[in-house]
Amino acid sequence: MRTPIIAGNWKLHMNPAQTAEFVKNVKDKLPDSNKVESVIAAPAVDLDALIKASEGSNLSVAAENCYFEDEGAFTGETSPKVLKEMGVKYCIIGHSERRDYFHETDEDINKKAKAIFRNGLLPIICCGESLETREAGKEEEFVVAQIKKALDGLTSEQVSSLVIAYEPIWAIGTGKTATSDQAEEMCKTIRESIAKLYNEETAENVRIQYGGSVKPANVKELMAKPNIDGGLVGGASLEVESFLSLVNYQD
Ligand SMILES: O=C[C@H](O)COP(=O)(O)O
Repeated sequence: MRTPIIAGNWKLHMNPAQTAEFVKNVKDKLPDSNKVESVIAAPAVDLDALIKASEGSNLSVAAENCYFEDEGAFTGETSPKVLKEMGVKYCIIGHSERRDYFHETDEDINKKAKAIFRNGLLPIICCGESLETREAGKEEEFVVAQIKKALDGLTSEQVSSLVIAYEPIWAIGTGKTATSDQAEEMCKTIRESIAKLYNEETAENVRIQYGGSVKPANVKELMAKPNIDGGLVGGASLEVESFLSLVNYQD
């Protein structure tokens, strides 16, 4: 039985004081973590504040990115080893904004996934097609290829424990959500591809989120789909009431 996982991705928003205030307002209103896992991914400069503020609560902490080396002469990068030492649980990798604006490749993402596991963190691996790819009818082969490259060399045990976030690029921050059927169809395809690459048990264990204009108004419909196990939420995770409605979607 997969525990649903709703993760806010704050992107480049919030400072440490706003982070502490946000967590103070949500920490006692989060669902039981074996009912729904609530996660916030914050900018690296806010993680210390996020970890301190969420101590003793049901909130899991995620980083939005990390490097694939633990230490060395890599100016400006974030060490997965230090993220673990700080108390971070998850790290998002392969977000389309990282792929587009920072030219991250599937190979980088695969190296990051390995670095994350090496350090005892868990990756949230993003994938998703552009509008152009969807209009060409090539979205399934595109996304399956992204997944295959991201998971290369990972064990079935590792894959069972990670999270995949399917985020069609055309639905991110646009207010244009994929229909729940479109989202379900791709999440199912991803799960089937994992069954082929690994086995049925691994595919049954892996949690797959949908992301792209998820809001309190559509979260229930998306979460009712059998292959959608959660949401990766940008804009709607920045307000306390909206974040609480999302994580408490079962109420
Ligand atoms: O990581 C989150 C996604 O990019 C979705 O962002 P959004 O909910 O603002 O569309």
